[in-house]
Amino acid sequence: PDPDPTFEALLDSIEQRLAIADAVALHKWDSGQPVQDSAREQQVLERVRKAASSHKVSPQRATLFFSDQIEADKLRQYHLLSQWSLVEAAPDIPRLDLTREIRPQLDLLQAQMLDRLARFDRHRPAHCEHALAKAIGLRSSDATRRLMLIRATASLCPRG
Ligand SMILES: C=C(O[C@@H]1C=C(C(=O)O)C=C[C@H]1O)C(=O)O
Repeated sequence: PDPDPTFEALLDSIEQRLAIADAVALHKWDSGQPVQDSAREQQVLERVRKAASSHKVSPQRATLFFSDQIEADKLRQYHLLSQWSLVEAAPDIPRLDLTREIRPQLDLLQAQMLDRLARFDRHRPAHCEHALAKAIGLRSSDATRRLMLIRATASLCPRG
């Protein structure tokens, strides 16, 4: 079956955001900085809450969706740091600075994600959970990659 286009745009930007977690994890590996940064999370969620209505998403919906993005992001960072600890080395690739380079990239993605969330909500498929599980399964056979997507979409479909 063809991938459901309603999910594809949103899943694409979710994966774009998760890809940035690799650079975050590298910065944290080098600096010894913890994965969890609650002050930064509050800042991200506050920006999202303020921006939500201009993207036609309720502030509540937007902050819940972004707290899922943050949780998935941390899951990915913990996963990478554990892999690097196992071999006592991180990939030898150019580093980006967290505050000056990486966080601005995350902030830029925010508007696109809110637009895609709004669009998703207007075209939400019937049997949302089932369609989502199928979309995630089609996207990847890698269990870890699927797990990140599952966590990042935990509140996407209405429950009950
Ligand atoms: C991405 C980071 O790591 C964690 C995840 C965050 C996010 O996904 O926005 C924010 C703060 C951290 O708890 C970061 O420190 O910037």
